Amino acid sequence: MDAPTTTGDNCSSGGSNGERGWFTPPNKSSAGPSSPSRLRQDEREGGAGSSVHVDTENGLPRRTPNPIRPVGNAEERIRRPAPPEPPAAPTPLSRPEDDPGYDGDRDRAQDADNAGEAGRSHDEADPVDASPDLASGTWPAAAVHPTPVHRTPSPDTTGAPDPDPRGGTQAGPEGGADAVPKAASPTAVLIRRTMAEIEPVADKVTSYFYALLFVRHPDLRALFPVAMDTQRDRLFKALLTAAEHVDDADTLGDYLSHLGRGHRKYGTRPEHYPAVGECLLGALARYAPDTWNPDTEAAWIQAYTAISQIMIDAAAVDEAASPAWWHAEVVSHELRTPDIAVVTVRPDQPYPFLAGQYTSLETPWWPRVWRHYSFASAPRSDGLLSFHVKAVPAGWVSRALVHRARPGDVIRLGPPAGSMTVDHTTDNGLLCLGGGTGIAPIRALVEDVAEHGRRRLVDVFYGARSGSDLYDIDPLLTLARKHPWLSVRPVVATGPTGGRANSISGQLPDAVRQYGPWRAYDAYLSGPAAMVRSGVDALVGAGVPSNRIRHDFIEELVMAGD
Ligand SMILES: NC(=O)C1=CN([C@@H]2O[C@H](COP(=O)(O)OP(=O)(O)OC[C@H]3O[C@@H](n4cnc5c(N)ncnc54)[C@H](O)[C@@H]3O)[C@@H](O)[C@H]2O)C=CC1
Repeated sequence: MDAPTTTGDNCSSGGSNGERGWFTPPNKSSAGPSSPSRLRQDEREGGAGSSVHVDTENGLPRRTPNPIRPVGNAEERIRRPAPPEPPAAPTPLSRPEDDPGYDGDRDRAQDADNAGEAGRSHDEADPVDASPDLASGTWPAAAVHPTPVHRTPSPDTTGAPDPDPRGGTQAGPEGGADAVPKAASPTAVLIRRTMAEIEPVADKVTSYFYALLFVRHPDLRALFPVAMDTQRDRLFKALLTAAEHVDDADTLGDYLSHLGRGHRKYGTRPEHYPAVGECLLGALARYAPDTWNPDTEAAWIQAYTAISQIMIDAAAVDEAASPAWWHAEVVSHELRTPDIAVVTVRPDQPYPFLAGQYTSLETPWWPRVWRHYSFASAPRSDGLLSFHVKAVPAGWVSRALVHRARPGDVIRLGPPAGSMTVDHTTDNGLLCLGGGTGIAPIRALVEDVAEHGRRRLVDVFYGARSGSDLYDIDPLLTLARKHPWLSVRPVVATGPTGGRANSISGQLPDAVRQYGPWRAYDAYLSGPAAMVRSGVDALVGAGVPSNRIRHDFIEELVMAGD
């Protein structure tokens, strides 16, 4: 399977061969039936559905096909003089003067520290979802849930970098010890060669890409945050993902569909994709001179056409069923520690989600800067949503939420995402490792099990650096006293444990090794990337099948999250 296969049924073949030509998505109907929420969305956006036409054959909303302009061919490019140096960054990389915690260097250092980090990092340091480009959002759902720990090496002939921070332990659905390596498609080989060539100059590629984009399409600048610091790396990381999965249509489809849906909240429209594709190819052509040729260009066009088509279609389908974003009013703000707050909000309309999922969140103080947070409770009858937020150094959103937000403030929420959810078709026990604010989705999972009323064991290991960091232990212990199937063990890394029953000194993974056996359990991990990594290792060592270990993708593990 390869990218052309992905696009084969749906898209033009790219290059000059396809009847539709460059990047031209097919005239494909998509989207579900109209719904009240759809009407609300149209009203709110002043007729946002104007780009969606009704298919007279089936009555479904349909996107107008959206041709992408060509960027020229390689022969012409060879004749052309080299493109000029990137224009002076038109992006106002302005320091947010009114953020007392902002420190660009620390911000980058924090990102680097979290890089390749655990699951999806939801706190500020997790730059997973900040603005429109291919890199924001979450990783392929199929690669997230379940999360295989071992991957059969792909027949990579290019030396293309592996996007998995664990050095190749993240796998898509085809991963696993028994998987048979498949030969890479010609398209995949060409794309990975390009990726390998640009990897050492990734910074320059991304800078040049955004410079091209904002110079050629200044109207798109407004879709991005004022400060692009955490935005810059995302494109390259997304490219790695796409390249990695170019031969895996299912995984790529899940990933890109999610991205397409998630991009609605940025105001991304179908006509933006050609602009991005054009500038992407411009940047690749400039910085991959050794591998760039007509075949390579055709491969990228083909892949990008498929990518954009999947995202456009997914957005169109989603538009028929769901708002692009929700407004939500802060109804309570509880400071649990000097830097951790539990923030509870009331969405302006129903917000369906599953325990274990997360969302993206934008505050009024940092427009277009989105951060990910897990829902800290299972869906509630009153419709309220809670988040656990830790103010991290240089964390614009997290600091605002902890130190500035108050009841009455209105934030925006993106759609729910993530597949670290409970499988209610099995009676397997749940082994849950939550570190720091990573306990938030674990708490939601516990509530979910309690509400379903099935008798299954749930063992929670709640890790913190010190006893005073166990900010959510009391509600969990209250639940444990109420439900005999639930066991909660605080694990404190340093210092006194606080004298609570079942307390353990040490690191979470070590604590888990002391108990068990866990073979009949599904495992869930949430917390700092390093904790998730070592936790996965501990669980595999303890005999938990890798396909029963779940955590949000370790994007932050090298990248970050939605
Ligand atoms: N707020 C939310 O909704 C969610 C947050 N997260 C992520 O969880 C993390 C929480 O950060 P903090 O609260 O600052 O946690 P923290 O840094 O205080 O650590 C929490 C626990 O992880 C352990 N740990 C840290 N590094 C470790 C390592 N290398 N090996 C083994 N154990 C290690 C600590 O000992 C402690 O038990 C963030 O990365 C956040 O993005 C994850 C899911 C949801």
